[in-house]
Order: sequence, then C-alpha cells, then structure tokens
Amino acid sequence: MSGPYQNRENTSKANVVWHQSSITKADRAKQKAQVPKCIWLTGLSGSGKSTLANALEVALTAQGKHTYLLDGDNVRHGLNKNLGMSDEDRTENIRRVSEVAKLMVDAGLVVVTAFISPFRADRDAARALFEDGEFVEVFVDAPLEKCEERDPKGLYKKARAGQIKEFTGIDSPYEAPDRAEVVINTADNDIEACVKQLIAAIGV
Ligand SMILES: Nc1ncnc2c1ncn2[C@@H]1O[C@H](COP(=O)(O)OS(=O)(=O)O)[C@@H](OP(=O)(O)O)[C@H]1O
Ligand SMILES: Nc1ncnc2c1ncn2[C@@H]1O[C@H](COP(=O)(O)OP(=O)(O)O)[C@@H](O)[C@H]1O
Repeated sequence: MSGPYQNRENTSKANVVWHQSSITKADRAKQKAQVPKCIWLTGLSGSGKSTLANALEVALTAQGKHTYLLDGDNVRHGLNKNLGMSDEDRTENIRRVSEVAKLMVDAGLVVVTAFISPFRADRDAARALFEDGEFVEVFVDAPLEKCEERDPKGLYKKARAGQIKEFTGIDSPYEAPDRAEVVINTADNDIEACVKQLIAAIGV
C-alpha cells in the first residue's frame, strides 16, 4: 500500500495481537444453513451493478438466504465519506470495502458488492482476502457508449461538460476483468435475463 494511509498501518500493527474467537465462520454459516460468499460486481457507472445487485439480493432473500448488499453510492455516504475519486482514494475505498465484505463473510453472510472497482490490482487484492471459491468476481459488462446513453444519474453529461473530474471511462481508467468467474452482458440482454444468468452462475 502507498500514500497517506500507509504510515498509520505500519505504526499500529506491531503492538496489536489477533484474538481467536470461540465461534468460527463455519459455526455461523452452519447456523444460517448456507455457504458464505462475496459476490463482487464490477463495471462502469451505468452498467447495471446496483440494479443487478439489488435484484440478486431480493432473489436470495426470497430463497431464505442471509445477505447484505454493499453499494458504492451508499458506502460513500458513511464509512468512506472522506474518500474522493482519485486513483489513490478509489484503491482505499476498495480496500476498506473488501475488508468489510470479509468480516461479513466471516459472519456467515452472502455479501453482494456493487462498486466500479476500476483497478485489477485492487480487485485481486480483495480476492486474496478470501478462501478459495468464496470470492466470485462478476463483470457487469456494457460498453461505455451504452452506459453513457443510459446515464441514469446524469453524471456522464456532467463529466462531458467538465463539471465532474476523474470520471470513470472519460478521464479515469476502467480495467476490465481478465479472470471474472461470471460475465453479464447487460447491453444486449434485459434485466430479467441478466438476473437469471447471475443467480444460476454464482452457485449459492
Ligand atoms: N468521478 C466519478 N467517477 C465515477 N463515479 C462517480 C464519480 N463521481 C461520482 N461518482 C458516483 O460514485 C459512484 C462510484 O463509487 P464507487 O465507490 O463504486 O467507485 S470506485 O469503486 O471507488 O471507483 C458511481 O456510482 P455508479 O454509477 O453506481 O457506478 C457514481 O454515481
Ligand atoms: N440488463 C440490464 N441490467 C441492468 N440494468 C439495466 C439493464 N438494461 C437496462 N438497464 C438500466 O441501466 C441502468 C443501470 O443503472 P445502475 O444499476 O444504477 O448502474 P450502476 O450501478 O452500474 O451505475 C438502470 O437504469 C437500469 O434500469
């Protein structure tokens, strides 16, 4: 890790010891009768992450699963309200969120995350926090032109007008996944078909 967050980690770590709790992840998962997982949605703004994440959580809840949805817009109102959209702040955003998702998986939940998470290295770092098979990367795939045409929040219009800087796909990069477990093409398929594909693919 680099940047303003690095020193704080290094100064605290040496004197902090790990406490092993008596109740384990397996105990919590057993009580909930489910396999905990992190379903990690990544894609451009307007690609359909929030829509699909919400529909997925509704479907899983209807199946009796215990879930939680972490959505970029919401987390940036609270836990990460001190972070902006620079490369460094996005990396810290994803680092914190992936640690929160890990805690939630440890609690036995099926966690769905909906963040642009534009950098491959940050997504790989998130994946590395989890056990094999626990982290499912889902590429919510729609070309920039389609996302811009949708522009559900009017943000692309503002970015093109220069009113928002460092906007993903315009003047900030998006690195498409090269190892996603699931690719959902939201440009050529309707929401219903995409949700169906997602539920079938994640194996929860
Ligand atoms: N500059 C810029 N670039 C991209 N997106 C922007 C920007 N400014 C604000 N927004 C709004 O913030 C949401 C993205 O937050 P994330 O936490 O998902 O971003 S990141 O993962 O840290 O890159 C994103 O949400 P989604 O549209 O749901 O993706 C936007 O609504
Ligand atoms: N197949 C699809 N999957 C998801 N969203 C779709 C799809 N087709 C059209 N849309 C629309 O695209 C927009 C996606 O917005 P949103 O879910 O907020 O994206 P994101 O969270 O990635 O910014 C919504 O208005 C949604 O109704």
